Amino acid sequence: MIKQDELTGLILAGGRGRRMGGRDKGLETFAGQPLVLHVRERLEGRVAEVLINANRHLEAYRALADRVIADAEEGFQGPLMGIYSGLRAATTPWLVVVPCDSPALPHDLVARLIGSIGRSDIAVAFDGERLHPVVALIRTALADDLGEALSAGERKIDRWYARHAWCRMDVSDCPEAFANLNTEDEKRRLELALQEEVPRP
Ligand SMILES: Nc1nc2c(ncn2[C@@H]2O[C@H](COP(=O)(O)OP(=O)(O)OP(=O)(O)O)[C@@H](O)[C@H]2O)c(=O)[nH]1
Repeated sequence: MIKQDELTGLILAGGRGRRMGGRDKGLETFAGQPLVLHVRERLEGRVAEVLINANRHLEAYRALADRVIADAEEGFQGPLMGIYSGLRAATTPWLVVVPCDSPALPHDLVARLIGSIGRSDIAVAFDGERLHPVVALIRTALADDLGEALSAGERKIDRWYARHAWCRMDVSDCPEAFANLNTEDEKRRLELALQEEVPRP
């Protein structure tokens, strides 16, 4: 069984947020705090270190993580570049990857990933219909292989996973927890949905 001190958490916040008007999604206020903090709560106390991968506003992110890392290569080359940067920066054998824009992730996400990995090198969330490639547990020894794949032009996460021993983490019991926020409208709707779930005093 993988232990806490063998795990690094990586929050991917390196995107351009075009559908959110070009704003930095991880720093957007959601239910009273930056989105990235909702995600950090799922990792805290379950991993040795929380890294935020960001390409803008690094100073603001520094206050919200143990360490902030920019993409190994500039130019908004997609989440696979962020994962590579995390795999390289981690000092533990395993990396838990989460996106900054899914504030309702299950609280037992890390335990679920560990429970599903078996003998595989990568476990990826699967909600029964869709794979969520940015919610994954990955062996950090794969960093060099990913570096080579990126150099060869690979940018598609699931295609890189498919080249390795990977498995699905079944989350078909809570697909709604993997909702992500791409637009202002989606943000407002999820905020309302979560408010309705919380019993009022
Ligand atoms: N490091 C890194 N992460 C990225 C990049 N593009 C997207 N991501 C991250 O990948 C996850 C999914 O991103 P998307 O919502 O598809 O892209 P986005 O750039 O955030 O938003 P859009 O511009 O509206 O597509 C988020 O956690 C992003 O922060 C990138 O170029 N580099």
